[in-house]
Amino acid sequence: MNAVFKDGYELHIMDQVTGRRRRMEDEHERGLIGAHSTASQSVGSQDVGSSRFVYILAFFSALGGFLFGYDTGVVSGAMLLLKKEMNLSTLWQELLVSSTVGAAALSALAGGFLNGLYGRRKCIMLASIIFTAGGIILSLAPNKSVLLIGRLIVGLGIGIASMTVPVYIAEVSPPQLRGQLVTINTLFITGGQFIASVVDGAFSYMEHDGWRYMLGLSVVPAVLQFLGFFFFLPESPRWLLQKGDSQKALEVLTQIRATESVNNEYDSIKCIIEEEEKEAGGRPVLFRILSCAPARRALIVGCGLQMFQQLSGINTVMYYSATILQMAGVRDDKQAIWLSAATAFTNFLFTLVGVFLVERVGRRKLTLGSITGTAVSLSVLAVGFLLSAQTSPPVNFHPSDPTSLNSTCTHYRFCEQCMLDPNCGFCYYENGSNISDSSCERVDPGNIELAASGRCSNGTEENPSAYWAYNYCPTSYSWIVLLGLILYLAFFAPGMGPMPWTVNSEIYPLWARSTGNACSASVNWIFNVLVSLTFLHVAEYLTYYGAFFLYAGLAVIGFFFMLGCLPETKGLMLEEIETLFSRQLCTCGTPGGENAHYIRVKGGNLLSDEDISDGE
Ligand SMILES: O[C@H]1[C@H](O)[C@@H](O)[C@H](O)[C@@H](O)[C@H]1O
Repeated sequence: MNAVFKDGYELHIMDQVTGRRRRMEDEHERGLIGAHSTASQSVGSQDVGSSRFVYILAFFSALGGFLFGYDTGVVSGAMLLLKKEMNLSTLWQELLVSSTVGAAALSALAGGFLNGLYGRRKCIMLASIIFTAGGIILSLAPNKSVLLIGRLIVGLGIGIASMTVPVYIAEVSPPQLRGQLVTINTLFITGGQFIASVVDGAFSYMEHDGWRYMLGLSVVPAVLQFLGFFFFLPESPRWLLQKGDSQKALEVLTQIRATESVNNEYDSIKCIIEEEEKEAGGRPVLFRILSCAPARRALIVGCGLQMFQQLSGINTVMYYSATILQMAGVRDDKQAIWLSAATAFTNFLFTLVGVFLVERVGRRKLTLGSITGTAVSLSVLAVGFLLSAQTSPPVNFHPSDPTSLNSTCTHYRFCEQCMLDPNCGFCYYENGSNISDSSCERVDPGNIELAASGRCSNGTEENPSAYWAYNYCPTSYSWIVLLGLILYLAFFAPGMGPMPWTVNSEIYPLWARSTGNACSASVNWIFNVLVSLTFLHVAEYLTYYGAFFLYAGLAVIGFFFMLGCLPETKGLMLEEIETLFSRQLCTCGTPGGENAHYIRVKGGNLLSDEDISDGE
C-alpha cells in the first residue's frame, strides 16, 4: 500500500486491526463510505438508529454534572447566611469554599485509579453515595467544623463525578452523538449552578436555617442518580471488554444501541483493546502515557485545555458578576443575588448553544471561536474597568469618627485606591449621577457589607441615600463592564466551558482514558482554586483592569496553544481518535507491518485509505 504526501496533508500511520478492516470493507461494499466520510460516521448512522436509551443514560449520568454545578454554586448564597449565624471569620469562609474544590482536585486523581479498577458505573454510584452523605451532614451540621467535614466530603464526590461522567457518556455514545451527549454534562453543570442561585435567592429570605435547605437539597438528585444506576443503567461496554467480560459487553452494546447488529462495532473495539493489552506490558499507566508519544501529546492537549479554561477566569467572572452588576447600578444586595441568578442562567443558555453546535461545527472550530471571543470580551471588561478607574470619584469628606482617623483608609484620595485596599470601602451619597460627601472608611472585620464606623456602619436601610461600596466604585462606564460580562458568557459558554470536558473524554486510548481524565480534571480543579484564591491579590497589585487584561493575555496564549495542538475529533470512533496524535502508534502493533494502514489527516478529519486513493 502506498502512502502519498501532498501539501497541507499530514501522513499518519495507523495500524490496521482486522476488525476495523473487515468493518470498512463491509461498509465499502454497501457503498456506505463516501468520498469524504469517515468509517465511523457510517457505522454510527446505520447501526445506532434512534436509541432512546442512550439519552436516558446520558441524563442519569449528567446528574453528576448537575451536582458538581449545584454544590460549587450554592455555597456563595449559603455563606451570606452562615457567616451571620455561625459568626464565621473570613478565614473560615474561605476554608468552607476552597476545601471543596481542593478535595475535588485530589479525588479526581484518585478517581482515575478507581475507574480503572471498579468501572465507570460503580464510580458514579460511589459519587452519588458521597454526595448524599455530604448533603445530609451539611444540612444537619451543628457547628462549623462539621460543616467543613461536609464540604470536604462533597468535594470528594465532585472530583470523582467530574472525571467519570464524561468518560462514561463518551464510551456509551455512538460517534455522531457523542459530542452532543458529553456536552450535555456541562449543560447540567451550568444548570446546577443556575438552580443553586435560584435556591440561594429563595432561601435568602429565611435568615434562620435557610442555609440548611440550600446545602441539603443536593440529596434529591444524588439519590435519583443512585437509583437509576442501581436499577437499570449498565457498565460501559468498553470497560467490560477491557476486563475480559466479552459476553456482558456484547449484551450491553446491544441494549444501548437497541439493535442486534452491533457486531462490527463490537469487533473493532475488541480488536483494538486486545492489541493494546498485548503491548501493555504491565507498566504503570502514567509511566506508559509519558513514554508513549501519542498518549503524551493527548495528555498535554487535555491538561492544556483544562488549564486555559480556568485561566480564562470563568469562575472569577461568575463570582464577580454580583459586583459588576452593583457597579452597573444595582445597589440592593437581594436584587444583586437575583441578578447573579440571571448571570448563571445566561451561562446555562449559551452552553445550550454549545450542545447545538458541537456536532455541526466540530470541537476545534467551536473552541477556537470561543477562546477568541473570550479574549476580546475580557478586554472589553478590562477597558470598562480602566475607564472607571480613570474617572474614579475623589474622596471629599473626611470621617468625623475619631477612631477611624488612624486608619490607612483616610490617606486615599480616590475611590479606586480606597476600594482596592481590602480593609477599606467607599461611603457616599448619590444624587442622580452626582456623588457627594464621599469618604474612605474602614471595613467592619466581621461583615464586609458594613463600614466599621460612621455613616455606612448601620447598613444603608436606616440611611437610605448613603451607599457603601467596598469592592467597586460608582462609575458612568458601568455599561461597558456589563456589555463585557454578557459578551464573555456568550462566547465562553458554548466552547471553552464544555469543550475541555468533551475533548478529554475522547482523546485518550482506552488504556489511558481513566488516568488521562483523572490528570486533566485535577488540573482543572487546581487552576480553579488558584485563580479564585489569587484574584483579589492580583486585583490589589494590578488593579481590576490589570487582572482582566492578564486573563485576556492568557486566553490569547491559550488560543495559539489550541491552534497548534487541538485536532478535530468529530464523527470518529473513540478507537480512531488516538491516531490523530500519532506520527507513529506505540500501542497497536508495528507500523508498516502486515496490517499497516495509512491514514491522512486534513483539518483534523481522518480519511480512510480508500478516500486517499481517490485523491492520488
Ligand atoms: O465547564 C465548567 C463550566 O463552565 C462552569 O460554569 C465552571 O464553573 C466550571 O469551572 C467549568 O469547569
